[in-house]
Amino acid sequence: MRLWGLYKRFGTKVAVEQFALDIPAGSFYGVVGPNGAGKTTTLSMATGLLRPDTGSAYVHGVDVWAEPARAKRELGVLPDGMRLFDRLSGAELVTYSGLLRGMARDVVDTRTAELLAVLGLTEDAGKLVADYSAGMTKKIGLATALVHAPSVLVLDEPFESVDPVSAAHIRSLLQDFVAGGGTVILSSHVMDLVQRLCSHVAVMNTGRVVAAGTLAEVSAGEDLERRFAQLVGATDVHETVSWLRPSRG
Ligand SMILES: Nc1ncnc2c1ncn2[C@@H]1O[C@H](COP(=O)(O)OP(=O)(O)OP(=O)(O)O)[C@@H](O)[C@H]1O
Repeated sequence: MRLWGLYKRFGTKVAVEQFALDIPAGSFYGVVGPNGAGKTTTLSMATGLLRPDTGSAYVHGVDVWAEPARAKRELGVLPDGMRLFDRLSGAELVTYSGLLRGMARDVVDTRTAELLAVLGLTEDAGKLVADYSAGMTKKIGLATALVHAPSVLVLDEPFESVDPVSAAHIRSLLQDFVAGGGTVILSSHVMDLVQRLCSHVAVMNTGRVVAAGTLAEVSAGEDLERRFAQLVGATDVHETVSWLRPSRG
């Protein structure tokens, strides 16, 4: 995937500017940055969910905004805070995602059952998505992103609200996907996870890429969390709120 010159402004707020990134096929790419850095805005522009003011996004050479249908065949997307069709059950949601992509019914049924099993949702397959917990909603969103076997997965905070056992399943599923030649791009706030999982990382701050490359290049011999703090100019973590002292008695 290639992102080039992406720019997005909301009113007077420039959310993303001069964003350029080459994501090699077969890489496991982490995008990190403080709250409001522009990660969601960037990933939305990269996947055809939010039109950039300027700039382009290409998936295997296909322009996401010029040829959306072709590009979307290659893409599996887990947007942040996604609005799902929540009057469907989990199984129905994944099934319809597959059918809408033109897949055969029997293939969709088999894959839906397998995905629900891997993600630990089999027992809740018949429950309405509206009644799912935050973590279950994240997992069913991931299943809809995977059902058509895309070649590039773009996941906005896929581990947020997910319990540790499910997170381990998701991690190994994504590692298998990359081992099989797929590309994963994910945003996360968990440096430890990015450090363990990703081959590459881009650090964003105030709408721009401040460092990008292989994990070794970006971390430059440091722990990623420490390097991240240096790159985004984080303030002293010992700063505190003086009045926040529980009074006893
Ligand atoms: N629809 C919108 N309207 C107005 N401003 C927006 C909109 N979407 C994002 N922004 C602003 O753009 C900036 C980047 O937001 P974005 O959600 O991309 O950040 P992020 O890096 O994903 O943050 P977080 O880590 O908190 O999820 C923020 O200042 C945000 O307030």
